[in-house]
Amino acid sequence: MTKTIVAPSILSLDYANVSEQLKQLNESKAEWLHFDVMDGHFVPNLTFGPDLLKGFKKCTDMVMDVHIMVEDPVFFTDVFLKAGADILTFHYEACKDEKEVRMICEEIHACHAKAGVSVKPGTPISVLDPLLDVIDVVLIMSVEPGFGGQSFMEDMLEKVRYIKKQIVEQNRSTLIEIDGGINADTAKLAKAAGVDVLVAGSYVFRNDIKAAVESLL
Ligand SMILES: O=C(CO)[C@H](O)[C@H](O)COP(=O)(O)O
Ligand SMILES: [Co+2]
Repeated sequence: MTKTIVAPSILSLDYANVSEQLKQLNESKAEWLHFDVMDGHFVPNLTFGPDLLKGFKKCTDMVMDVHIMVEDPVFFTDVFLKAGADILTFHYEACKDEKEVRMICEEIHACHAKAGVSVKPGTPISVLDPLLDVIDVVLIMSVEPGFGGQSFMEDMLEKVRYIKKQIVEQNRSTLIEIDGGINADTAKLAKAAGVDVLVAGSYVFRNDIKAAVESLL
């Protein structure tokens, strides 16, 4: 069994208490920090810009896992790579075609970052089969993107099982990440299905941070 990575989502961080929460995150077993970028168009919510990412990078050595939920992935990929994203994940649905997905992944690699591609709940995961050679992280949304605190869509586990099989058959090292509604119970289901990386926002920040991270491992 491979090691599980926990990626707390700063969407649910308490912004009245940032330095204390960051201190707890740094002392926790979380290895990645999930940074949700929303443009108010691709999803009906607006979040963070590149300067906030630059600020976080000064306060932690965690891997910066940037998830862009935006209509223009080409523009924002460039912006967040320059701001220091270690992993840049964009949405398949925001791209014109398969060629554009491949082109963005190659641009990310040229900047020495990892390329992630995300699919919304309604998108079949099989669209990623021919792209696994350029994808480092497949991000499966287990809620409709846009907001934290929603319930886990259990039927998304079928996508995890499907893409895991493809990754093994194609002999790839692509990681599978799941995002939305993760808590200690849903984490168990996700791990059993083959998930490597668990994004967790509300569950981590509404509880004792260190204990909550530990309960997901
Ligand atoms: O991408 C996201 C929403 O679009 C967030 O990463 C996700 O919702 C995390 O929040 P929670 O764990 O509370 O569901
Ligand atoms: Co996210």
